Amino acid sequence: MNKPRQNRNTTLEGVIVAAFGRQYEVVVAGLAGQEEIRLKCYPRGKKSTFACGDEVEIEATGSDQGVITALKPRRNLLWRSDAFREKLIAANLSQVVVVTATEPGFSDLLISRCIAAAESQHLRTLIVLNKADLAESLPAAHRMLAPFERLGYEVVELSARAGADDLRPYLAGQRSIFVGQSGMGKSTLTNALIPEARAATREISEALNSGKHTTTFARLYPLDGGWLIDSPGLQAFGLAHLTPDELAASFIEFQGHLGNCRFRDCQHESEPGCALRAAIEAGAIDMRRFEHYRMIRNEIKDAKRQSQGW
Ligand SMILES: Nc1nc2c(ncn2[C@@H]2O[C@H](COP(=O)(O)OP(=O)(O)OP(=O)(O)O)[C@@H](O)[C@H]2O)c(=O)[nH]1
Ligand SMILES: [Zn+2]
Repeated sequence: MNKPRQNRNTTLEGVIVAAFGRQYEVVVAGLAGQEEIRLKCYPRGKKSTFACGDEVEIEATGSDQGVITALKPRRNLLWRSDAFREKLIAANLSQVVVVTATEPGFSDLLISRCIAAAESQHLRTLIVLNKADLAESLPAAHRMLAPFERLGYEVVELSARAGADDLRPYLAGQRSIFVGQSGMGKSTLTNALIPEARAATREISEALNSGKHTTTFARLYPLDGGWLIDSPGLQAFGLAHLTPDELAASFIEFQGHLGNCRFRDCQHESEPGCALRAAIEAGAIDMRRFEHYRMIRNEIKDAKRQSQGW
C-alpha cells in the first residue's frame, strides 16, 4: 500500500497541533494502522489565519512538509481582538479551562474576559485554582473566585506539582484549552497530565537557548479520548469583536434581567427603571461582575471609535 507521504499533491486531512507565526504543524488524521504523520505546513496565500485545533486540508510538498489548501468549517473559535488586531487562540474546542493560582495574584477581570469569550462561543468554562500547597494565599484566592463559583462555574483546586489527576475526569473526552496569566502553572499542569509534553517543552527551551520555560506558542496534545491545548500566558484579552449585546449575553447572570429595563436602549448607568441596577441592589448580580461588564463594554466602544478613526 502506498504511504500517503509519497503521494505528492494528494490532498490529506489533518489537525493543526501547533501554530508558530506563519508556520503550522499538522498531524494527518484517519490513517488507521499507519504511523502518525506530522508535517510542517505553510498557508498557500499570504494570510495566515489558522489556529491550533483547526481542521485543514493539505497537500504534501515533501516528506515532512506541506501546504494548507483549505480550512474545514469551524465549530467555534476562541480569539481576542483590540481596535487594530485580532489574534486567533484556538478552534473546535468544547471547553475553556481558566488556570489561576494562589500566587502570584491573578486578575478576576481577566477571568471574566475568558468566560465572556467562552460563553459567546457557547463553550463550557472550568476554573482551576493551582498551587493549593501555598496555603497562606488560599483564602484570598477563594474570595476572588467565589463570585464565579456562585454562578455555577466549577473550581477545581489542586497542586500541579503534586499531580493533576483530580483534573483528569474534567478533561476526558473534551477538547480543552488552558488559558490564563503567565506563571499560573499551565505548563506544569500540562506536563503532569501528558508526559510527552515535558520533552517538547524542554526541547524548545533548549533550542531557544533560554533556561526559562515560558510558553511562546499554543500546542495541542491528545488526551484521554479528546485533546488539550496549552497556550501562552495572557496579559490582555480584548473582546473588541463582540457586539454590546453579545457581551451582555455572555454575562450569564444578566439573563432574566436584560430586556426588563424601562428604556429599551438602557445603558444600565443611571437611567430610572434599570433592571440590572435593581438586580445589583437586590444582591442577584455581583457588583464586581457588573464592573467587569462595564469596563469591557467601554473598551469595546473605544475600540470601535479607534478603528473608525474618530
Ligand atoms: N508551589 C507551587 N508552584 C507551582 C505549582 N505549579 C506550578 N508551579 C510553579 O509556578 C511557576 C510557573 O509555572 P508554569 O507551568 O511555567 O506556568 P505557565 O502558566 O505555563 O506560564 P507561561 O508559560 O508563562 O504562560 C513554575 O516555577 C512552577 O514550578 C504548584 O502546584 N505549586
Ligand atoms: Zn438598564
